[in-house]
Amino acid sequence: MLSAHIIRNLRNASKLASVAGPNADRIVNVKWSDGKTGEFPLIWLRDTSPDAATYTISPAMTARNLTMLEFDVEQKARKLWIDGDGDSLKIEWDSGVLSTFPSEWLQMRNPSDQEARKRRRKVYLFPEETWGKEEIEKKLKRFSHEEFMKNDRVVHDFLEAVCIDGIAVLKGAPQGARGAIEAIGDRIGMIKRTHFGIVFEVSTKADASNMAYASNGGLPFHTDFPSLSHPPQLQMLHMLQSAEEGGNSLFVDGFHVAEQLRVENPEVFRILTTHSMEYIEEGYDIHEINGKEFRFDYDMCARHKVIRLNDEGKVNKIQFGNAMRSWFYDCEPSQVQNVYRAMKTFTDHCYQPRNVLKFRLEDGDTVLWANQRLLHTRDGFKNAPGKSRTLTGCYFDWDIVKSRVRHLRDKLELEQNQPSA
Ligand SMILES: C[N+](C)(C)CCCC(=O)O
Ligand SMILES: O=C(O)CCC(=O)C(=O)O
Ligand SMILES: [Fe+2]
Repeated sequence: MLSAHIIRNLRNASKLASVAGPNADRIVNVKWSDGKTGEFPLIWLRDTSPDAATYTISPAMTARNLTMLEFDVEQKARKLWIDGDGDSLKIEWDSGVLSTFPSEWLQMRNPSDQEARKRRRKVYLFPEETWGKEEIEKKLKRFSHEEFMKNDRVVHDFLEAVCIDGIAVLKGAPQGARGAIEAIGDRIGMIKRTHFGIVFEVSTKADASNMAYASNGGLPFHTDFPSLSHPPQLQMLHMLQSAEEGGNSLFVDGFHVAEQLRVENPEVFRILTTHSMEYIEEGYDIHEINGKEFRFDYDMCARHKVIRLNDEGKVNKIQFGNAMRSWFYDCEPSQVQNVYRAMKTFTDHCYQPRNVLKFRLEDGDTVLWANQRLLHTRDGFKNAPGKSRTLTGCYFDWDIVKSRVRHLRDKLELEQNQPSA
C-alpha cells in the first residue's frame, strides 16, 4: 500500500523529461529533469503496472492477478509517452491495458540506480556488523518496558536493534508479576510454540527436562535447540525473580567469533563450516496448555554445521550446544580428533573476554536475542532463602519480528519504509 509518506514524496518527485525505446533488449530508457536516468525492462513494467487489471489491491491484500501460465513475456507496447507535464510515464499495451507509472514510483524502483537497490536490500533487516565486548557495551540498546507497551515507535526501535545488533533489552516491567512475556509477545505479533510450550519457565525443577532446569549451576555457551532442524530464530527471557548472588546473563556474537576464526584459525573455520554435528534431545516436558497440564514426549534429532555460510560465503547461522550434541560423527574415524579440536577452539573463542557481553537481568527486565547468531548462557547462582531464581521465556521467528518492523515503518511513516506493490 502507498503510505502517506510515499504519497508526500510523490508530490516532491522531480519531473520526467523523456522516454525512449524499447531497444533491442526490450529496455525502456527514462530521463528525469534533474539529469537522473533509468533503464526499465519493458516486460517488468507490464508485470508490475500499478493498476486494477494487474493487481488486486484491498485493505487486507495486495496480490498480482496475472498468472505466469497466461502471461505473454514477449508482449509489446503500442505507445509510450510522458504525461501530465512530466508527472508520469504512460504505456498502452498491445492487449489494450493502459499503465500509469508516477515519477516517484519509477524513481523508487529504478533498477539501474544502485542507491535504490541498496535501499531496497535493507528491507531484509540483516545485520551489517558483528560485535565484540567493547562494541556491544557501547551500543546495547535498552528501552523502558512501559514505553514499549504503549508506544509503537519504541516497539520499532527495540525490534530494529534486535535485527541489527542481535540483542536488545527492555527494563522495568512490574516486578514479580507474571504475564510480561505474553504481553510483549502480543505486542510483537506471534510467539513460536515449541515442545516446551508457548511460554516456558526457567527454574530449578525435579525431573528436569533441560539442563537449565536441572540445578543452580552455570551452563556452557549454547544456542537453544540445535536438536531441531529449524531451531527458533529468536529467544526471549524475562526475569521474574533474580538470584541473590550470580545468575548473570552472558552473550557472545557467534558471527563475530566465526569471523575471528576465519582469520585467526582457518583450519578450524574450515572444519566448523563443512562438518555437520548431530544433536539429539530425547525426553518429555510437562507444561500448561489452555490451563491444563500437558505432557509432550519427544525424540528430536538434527544435524548442523556449527558455522553455516550462505551462498556468498557470509556467516549466516550458528548452532552449538554441548548438552545435546550426540555420539555420531558422520566421517572417517581419523577425522574425529580434529573435529573435537575445532569445537574446543570455537568454545575457547566464545569465552575470550574480548568477546563476552555480561550483565545482570534485574527483576522485571527482559532480553530478546537472535538465537541463530548469539550464543548465550548464565553463570551459577545462589538463591535467597525461599526465593527461587525464576525466568519466563519464549521464542520467535524472524519473519514475524521483521514483519512487525516493516509494518510499523509503514504505519508510523518512518523514512525507512519501502513500497510494496
Ligand atoms: C529454555 N528451554 C529450557 C525452554 C529450552 C532450552 C533449549 C536448549 O537447551 O537447547
Ligand atoms: O537461566 C538462564 O538465565 C538462561 C537459561 C537458558 O539457557 C535458557 O533459558 O535457554
Ligand atoms: Fe538456553
